[in-house]
Amino acid sequence: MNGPGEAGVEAIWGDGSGWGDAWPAPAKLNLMLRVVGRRDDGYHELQTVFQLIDRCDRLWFDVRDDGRILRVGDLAGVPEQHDLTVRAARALQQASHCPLGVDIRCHKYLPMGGGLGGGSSDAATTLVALNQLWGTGLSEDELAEIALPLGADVPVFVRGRAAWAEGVGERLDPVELPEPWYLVLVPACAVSTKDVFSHPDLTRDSNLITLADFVGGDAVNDCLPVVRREYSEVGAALELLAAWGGRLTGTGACVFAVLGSQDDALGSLAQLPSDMAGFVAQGRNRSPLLDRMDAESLVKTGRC
Ligand SMILES: C[C@](O)(CO)[C@H](O)COP(=O)(O)OP(=O)(O)OC[C@H]1O[C@@H](n2ccc(N)nc2=O)[C@H](O)[C@@H]1O
Ligand SMILES: Nc1ncnc2c1ncn2[C@@H]1O[C@H](COP(=O)(O)OP(=O)(O)OP(=O)(O)O)[C@@H](O)[C@H]1O
Repeated sequence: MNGPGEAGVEAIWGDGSGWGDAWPAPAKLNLMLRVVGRRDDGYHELQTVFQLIDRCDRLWFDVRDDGRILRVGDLAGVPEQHDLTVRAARALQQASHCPLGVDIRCHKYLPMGGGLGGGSSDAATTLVALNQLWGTGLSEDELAEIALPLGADVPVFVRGRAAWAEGVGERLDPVELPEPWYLVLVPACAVSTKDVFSHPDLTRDSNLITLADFVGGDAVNDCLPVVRREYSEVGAALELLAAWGGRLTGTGACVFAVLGSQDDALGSLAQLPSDMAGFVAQGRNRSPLLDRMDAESLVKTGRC
């Protein structure tokens, strides 16, 4: 993960070409995150800004005629029936009454429990890809509706655009942001989103801000104080980014900073202590998944 060669490859993938037959599942960064309330069901009302980046998991789907949904290969600590790709495929199958099944293979490049939304993005790519491969023909709105019960972060990946988000993260307004080069550090710890949101010391009453406030520099992440206290690795990573104003994405553990150029970012990555993992990626206002759909113009099977 930690090296200029890898980051260079990411830059090539990010333009929508070079994917072969793989479907990309990009990561996201939360450029700011405010916790502005708590709902009766325990979920928190947020204000956040999502931007996609061109570092991605890669997925392959082989349609089956027998209706079975199977995972090919293992994912450490995640039983097949809990895997978000399998759950997403089942949810689409039920919603569309599609008789087809699928074998799903996922190569992970995104850390789990990193705040990069890897599992959520895998689920979204599964919905979008199978909607095409099964020929179920659901609209983006219908897919986003199926996405939300799978996780608060899934809808933004279905819609595939950088967004200002409210609610639990499902009320999304697309935004056009600069697409800078980011240096992302991956501390050697996994943070449980549930644990952070249930922590007694989490700030839950931040005031509402506007997009203009964010653009003007208001980029606080309300989860940071709790995460920093509970996970010393996160604080250590942020210190490495102090010169560039490092930020936490989601509930962590990953932290990131905007660098001036790809070369700057790669140079800084190369100078990190050898025990700190990281990568360089470019911000994307449009998902590589949407680019892949356009580039390949897959023919609908119409088999359902
Ligand atoms: C922190 C973010 O990544 C910011 O984008 C998301 O809000 C988290 O999204 P996610 O990982 O898809 O979250 P989910 O899988 O839906 O929920 C995980 C757990 O986090 C808590 N949770 C999540 C989202 C939210 N707005 N409020 C919450 O309180 C809930 O306790 C839930 O049990
Ligand atoms: N395909 C999958 N990939 C990754 N995690 C999965 C997957 N399916 C289920 N999970 C579960 O979801 C949890 C969260 O994984 P994820 O990679 O989305 O973390 P995250 O980046 O911290 O997410 P977020 O920012 O949305 O909170 C994992 O710890 C794992 O138990």
